[in-house]
Amino acid sequence: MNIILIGMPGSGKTTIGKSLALALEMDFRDLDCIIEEETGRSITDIFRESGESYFRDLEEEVCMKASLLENTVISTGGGAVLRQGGITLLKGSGKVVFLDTPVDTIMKRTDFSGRPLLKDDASRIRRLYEERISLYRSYADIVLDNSGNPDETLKNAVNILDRV
Ligand SMILES: Nc1ncnc2c1ncn2[C@@H]1O[C@H](COP(=O)(O)OP(=O)(O)O)[C@@H](O)[C@H]1O
Ligand SMILES: O=C(O)C1=C[C@@H](OP(=O)(O)O)[C@@H](O)[C@H](O)C1
Ligand SMILES: [Mg+2]
Repeated sequence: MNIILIGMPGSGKTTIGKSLALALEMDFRDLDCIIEEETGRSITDIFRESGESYFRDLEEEVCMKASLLENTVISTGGGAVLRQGGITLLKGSGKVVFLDTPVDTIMKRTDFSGRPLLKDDASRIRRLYEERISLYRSYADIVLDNSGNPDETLKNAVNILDRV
């Protein structure tokens, strides 16, 4: 059984995923890191040189492969829900946690320079939220608020996951 974190860019998937894996003694994988390792290119370079649609193809493929992992906390990229095939397979491999962080909080916390969709215009995140919120909700088994401090989020995550 895996735990799959989904949510907006900057919602805390990578940060909370790592500490959740440690707390639950599970493995941890971040899908953006897998893409960077496998291609030898940064996410920024892939977007710039090959475009978003090519990145989404890679992302879907990595979601599909990650669905074969076991006992792993998997942090996705914010757009992993955009391709139905990959996220559906991932969902079949475990519990999906939607990390729900208010956009205003994300904007205060996050350096968007490594996030190509937002690096030139962080306010675009509001439109992304409107476009994606129904997808995040539809794939979620659990909705977890990450507006407080990371320890609080971690404690809530462990408690909720214990009950599902
Ligand atoms: N609960 C939290 N409190 C304060 N800062 C946080 C919290 N969760 C995440 N962050 C910070 O928010 C930023 C985005 O987190 P990150 O894990 O990279 O998000 P994602 O992987 O969803 O894009 C990082 O600077 C991270 O340290
Ligand atoms: O929301 C998105 O479309 C993206 C989110 C990023 O990951 P994070 O959600 O970890 O920032 C990364 O995959 C890429 O920049 C695209
Ligand atoms: Mg991340």
